[in-house]
Amino acid sequence: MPNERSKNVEIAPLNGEVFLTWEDLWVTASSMKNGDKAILKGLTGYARPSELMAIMGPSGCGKSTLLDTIAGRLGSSTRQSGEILINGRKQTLAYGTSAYVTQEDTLMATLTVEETVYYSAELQLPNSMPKSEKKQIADMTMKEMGLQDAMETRIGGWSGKGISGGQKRRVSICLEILTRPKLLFLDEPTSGLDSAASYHVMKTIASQCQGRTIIASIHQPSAEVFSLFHSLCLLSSGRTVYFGPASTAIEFFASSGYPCPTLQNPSDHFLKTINSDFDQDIEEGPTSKKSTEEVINILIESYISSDKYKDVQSRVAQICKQEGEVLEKRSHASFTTQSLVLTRRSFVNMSRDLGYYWLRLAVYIVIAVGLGTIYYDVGFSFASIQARGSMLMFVASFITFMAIGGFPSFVEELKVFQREKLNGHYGSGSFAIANTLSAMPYLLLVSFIPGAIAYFLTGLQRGYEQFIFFALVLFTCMMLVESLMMIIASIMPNFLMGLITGAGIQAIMILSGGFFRSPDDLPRPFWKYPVHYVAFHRYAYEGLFKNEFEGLKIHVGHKGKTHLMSGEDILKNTWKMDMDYSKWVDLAILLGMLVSYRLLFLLLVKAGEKVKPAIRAVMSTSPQQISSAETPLHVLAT
Ligand SMILES: Nc1ncnc2c1ncn2[C@@H]1O[C@H](COP(=O)(O)OP(=O)(O)OP(=O)(O)O)[C@@H](O)[C@H]1O
Repeated sequence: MPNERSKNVEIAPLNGEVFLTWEDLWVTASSMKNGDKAILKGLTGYARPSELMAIMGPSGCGKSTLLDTIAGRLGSSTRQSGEILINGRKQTLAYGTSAYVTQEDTLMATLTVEETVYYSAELQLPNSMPKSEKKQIADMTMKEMGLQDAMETRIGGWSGKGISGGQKRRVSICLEILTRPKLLFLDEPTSGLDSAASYHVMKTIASQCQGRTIIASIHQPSAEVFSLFHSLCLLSSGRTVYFGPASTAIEFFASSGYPCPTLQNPSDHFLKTINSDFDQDIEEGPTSKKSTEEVINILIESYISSDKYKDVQSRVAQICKQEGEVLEKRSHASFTTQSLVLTRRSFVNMSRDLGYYWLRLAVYIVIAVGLGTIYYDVGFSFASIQARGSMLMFVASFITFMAIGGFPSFVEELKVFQREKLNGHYGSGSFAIANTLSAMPYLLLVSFIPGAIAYFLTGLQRGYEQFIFFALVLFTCMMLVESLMMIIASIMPNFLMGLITGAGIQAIMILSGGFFRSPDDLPRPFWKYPVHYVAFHRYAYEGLFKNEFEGLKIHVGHKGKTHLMSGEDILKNTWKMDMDYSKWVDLAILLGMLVSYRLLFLLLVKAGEKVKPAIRAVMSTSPQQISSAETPLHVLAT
């Protein structure tokens, strides 16, 4: 039984066990319009190994905020104060030291349930474990979560229907319990599940409690689910109504004057009594009635003056005195294994997501046929100089510009990466490598097939070297656009804002690339220095133009006579190209830019990991500063 076990829990952590304490925790959100608003108001509590703690309360009472705060994931739009200690020490929790199942299911829509869990097992479980054992663990966990019948169904999402919402919830939980983490946070693990499924899921979670600290926020548990909880933290408008063993909560309500009616589910009674959203008077006998707000205040006062509150405080003080173990990151697969598994997973995802590359390939083929027919067999006349220039400019600007079309699919993949990275499944390095490697075959297809159609129909220089150079520039430019969009996505993951920003940046680079205004005529501050040199379009135009015009002879007719004009003269005099270096230097610069763009993405993601906790530390204010925003708890109690 939960209670008997919780009585025996030791104060000192053993073998990586985790004690979590929070004391006088305040969280405030500030907005220009409404000023400061306290979300959590002076909460104190603790979570111990071998216990399943439930955070309950009406919608909007601060359950998710409390979970995020103690898990070290609070957003930078809020300020926090108070002390959160792990094993009596100040330690950072995020990035790999615990697992967190978020309220939102962020999964790869194109994969089946089985693939999702297998890939995750390969990513998370250590290399020393045989593959068969990893598969066995994955199969067992799926079975525990009741997913055996949905194993071959795709997750589904915005691109098509797949498993149900409740099944998605179970897959999300499944992925986080694969490694049996010592500290597990679950935000609404049972939302979207029917009562039987809720019970089975919570029972599986509770059965893994031994030696583990599990904290779950939960909306409306059934009586059976409620009986699985060892301890309960009941909140109302960010204040503690009750904290202590789940089994004595009924007693507490009864002693405070609000006994649970016979045959009523205790959690229903608690939530009904403290939900002030639909304020109604609560019957207190044949004559008297009290508003919900008054009842909540009575319960809070009753809790603060109870032995339970003193017990919580003394237990927190006791745990804090122990300078226990420092949390270690979980051991997982090696960097190489993770990069390979992620490459495979990303490749499969790209092959199944029509919007990622296939649609682009089809559209590019149509455009290539269009280009090829408009500039069909361009010839060697004087007019062909302009035609060749325009055709190459279109390829280097607009065909590459369209590479932003895969951005929504990339943002979906990035969301999965952010969840997995935050839970410590793998690092940003393996993701950057995997994304680069898995995209390459598709981008080679997308640049070589439509490239060949446009190139040969137009009748550009007939040499394999020239065609391969042309396709390689196209390929590198598309990878550059994808890298640019990755950088943008790491700063603003909202895909509409990202698309607009990406399009704007590219428009500026195209403008200053040297075609629409020759390099010599570009205004010096800004457009020539630095934009012209930073824009990758400059090197793409230069490379493609040199590739096409070097060695070319144009037939110029003048007064009935024809003479030949060399491509080199056209490059120098008409296109104002810098002829001091070869086209291969341009390609090398483009490749260098590609590497630096990818490194910049990595740097930004890594910086985010360091900056976010730092911002949180700066945003943490002293309790005195925040408490002025709301009446403190002890004032309410007196
Ligand atoms: N960053 C924020 N800025 C402003 N208000 C916020 C912020 N985060 C949370 N809140 C507010 O704080 C309150 C608590 O939010 P929280 O998501 O923690 O509630 P909850 O109990 O988990 O709700 P639910 O059960 O409906 O998910 C809500 O009123 C919410 O609007």
